[in-house]
Formats: sequence, structure tokens, C-alpha cells
Amino acid sequence: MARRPPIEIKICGLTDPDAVDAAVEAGADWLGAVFFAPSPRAVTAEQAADLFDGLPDDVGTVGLFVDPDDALLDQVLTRVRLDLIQLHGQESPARVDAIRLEYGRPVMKALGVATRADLAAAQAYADHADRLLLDARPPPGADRPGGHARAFDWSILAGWTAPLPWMLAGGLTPETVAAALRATGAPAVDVSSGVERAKGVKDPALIARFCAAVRAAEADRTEGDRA
Ligand SMILES: O=C(O)c1ccccc1N[C@@H]1O[C@H](COP(=O)(O)O)[C@@H](O)[C@H]1O
Repeated sequence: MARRPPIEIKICGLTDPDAVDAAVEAGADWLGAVFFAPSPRAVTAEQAADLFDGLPDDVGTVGLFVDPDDALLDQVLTRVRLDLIQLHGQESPARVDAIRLEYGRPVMKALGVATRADLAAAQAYADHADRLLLDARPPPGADRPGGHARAFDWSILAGWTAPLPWMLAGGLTPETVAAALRATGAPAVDVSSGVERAKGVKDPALIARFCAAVRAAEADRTEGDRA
């Protein structure tokens, strides 16, 4: 088997410089900021610009939006270095196309999944988005579509062929991420709640543990591929 690329790690919902430093130090590939006011992790464009200022070039930055209008995208994208736009709402394939065209950034479309039937939605974005993110569906009545520390049943991904590069999200923690990677073969993982000491408050030690757990799982995967 050809050697698989390193597993990409995204730490999302960053709000403070210590957590940003911890994520960079621990080898995260992507750092995410949430531009959705109801989130306990929401930041302003100015706060995100400060957080992401001076990051190494090989660390990518992600802006998470939920059904954003152009005014919000304009406001953020003119101020903040963003390498990837994450759309976590009900954005249609046509809206994804429009955002890609208008802002010239790759787009990662998040899909809420609970059953295998939900994976069919991925195909609809195959020619429109650059990446997909699979997340658990939010609990009924939730005020936001993600960031609830909820995992979905990873076994629904058995035999699934992703139409685009994708990330696994939803309730991952330093304790569960290795099992999630074994169960899904995900090429990338995204975490928010699982590296927090309180809702919206990142914990540098948990960020370090999460990244170390991914790298250990990656080493096991490489060993398994060789055997
Ligand atoms: O983090 C939020 O508050 C949030 C708000 C709106 C949409 C998505 C949000 N978070 C994203 O949800 C997934 C899973 O998060 P968790 O690890 O289960 O907390 C991840 O992409 C978050 O960035």
C-alpha cells in the first residue's frame, strides 16, 4: 500500500493566544476561529486577526461560518488571514460556488450525519466544495449546528468512498480520537469541545494530548499499512 499522508489535525474554536500557541507547538495543521455569534467560541474579525497574526506559514487558518451573508464574509475576509472557509450551515451547492468565486478561498462544507443515508449529501457537493467535514447532528432545539461534543456512529462510514478530501468531527477527545481513526480511516480530524476545560475555554494541556494521540494513532496506522 502507498504510504498515506500524515493525518491532518484541526483545532477549532480558538479564542485566546495561549491555546493558539499550544496548538502550533503540538503540531496542529489547521487552526479555526468561529464567526457565529451564538457560539460560546465566537470571535470578532479583530480578535481573530490578532490571534492569527504571525502564525507560521505551514499552519493553515480556517474561518467557521453558519449561513453567512456577504457582509459578514466581507468584514472577516478583509481583516483576517483565512486559508479555508468552513461552512457549517445549510449552504446549498450553488451558495458554496458563489462564496468560492467571490472570495477566492477553498471551502470546506460541513455535513451533519447520523445515518448512512445522510452521507448521500456529500455527493451533491462533490463539484462545488474543496473539502467535506462530517459532524454529528446537533441535539433538538440547539442554537448552533455544531460544537456540542456529540459523536456520531462511526460505523456508518464503513465502505464509504469520500468524493472529496474530508475531516472527521464531532465529540472527539484525546481519549477517543485513536478509536475514531481506526474505525473510520479518516485522513483528518477536527476538535473543539474535546480540548476545552469549560465550554468555550480551550485547555493547552488537552490540545497537546489530543495532538499526541493523533500522532500515535498515525504511527500505528503506518505500522499496520506496512505489515
Ligand atoms: O463550536 C461551535 O460553537 C460551533 C458553532 C457552530 C457550528 C459549528 C461549531 N463547531 C464545530 O462543530 C464541530 C464539532 O465540534 P465538537 O468537537 O464536537 O465540539 C467542529 O467542526 C467544530 O468546530
